[in-house]
Amino acid sequence: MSKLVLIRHGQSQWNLSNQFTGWEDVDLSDKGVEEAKEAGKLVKKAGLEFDFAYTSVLKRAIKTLHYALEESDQLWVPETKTWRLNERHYGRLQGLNKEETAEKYGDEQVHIWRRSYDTLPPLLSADDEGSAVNDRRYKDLDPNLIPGGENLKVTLERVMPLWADEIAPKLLDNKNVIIAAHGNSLRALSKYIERISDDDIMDLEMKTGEPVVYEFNDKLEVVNKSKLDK
Ligand SMILES: O=C(O)[C@H](O)COP(=O)(O)O
Repeated sequence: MSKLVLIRHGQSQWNLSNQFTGWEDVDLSDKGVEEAKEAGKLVKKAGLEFDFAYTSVLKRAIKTLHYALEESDQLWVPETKTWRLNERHYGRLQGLNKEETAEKYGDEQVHIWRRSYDTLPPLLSADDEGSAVNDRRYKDLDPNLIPGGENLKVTLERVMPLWADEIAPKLLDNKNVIIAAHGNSLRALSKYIERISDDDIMDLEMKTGEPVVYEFNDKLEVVNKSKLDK
């Protein structure tokens, strides 16, 4: 039986200041560092041992993975960093304060932008200064794959090749995998793994720094899901 552990990064500085973050490379807050270390302690206490680790190309997730692996004495585990696990791109909302945006556009609209499955945020174009097209870390990526804003549906579509090509085969080979990523890239993956409907996914939230553990049988069906907490 293989195990998959998902950890949303610890609190970031923009989680703290309540700003839309998306593909902005914002660091962990002090509380976020503590949450990531705590996640590692919980992993250790649960006796979880990994064969492979995956994270995004954003430092809040990378650091969370490293703190969690360090605290559980598994910093040696081979790791892959991929844009496919990035937070969903929040388009023109990135950098805006969530409360001020709700005052301007209404709570309902902001809730739809944040949680609906298929509504896109206002998009950034490739020639906007903040476009990820100008970011060196995506230079080898087909520019057509670089989003100007994503909903959960599009996020799931770009997470899926990673699942199908890399993660699922490892789990089927009885390997244990840890993924440290983001609220929405992990909600997308959970939607697929748990076959959650487009409506019900609106209610799934991922807490920062809380490890979620899936156990799979040899047909890659979920036989158990649990959350590690203190
Ligand atoms: O990108 C962000 O702003 C957060 O990481 C996730 O935000 P959300 O809870 O508004 O989707």
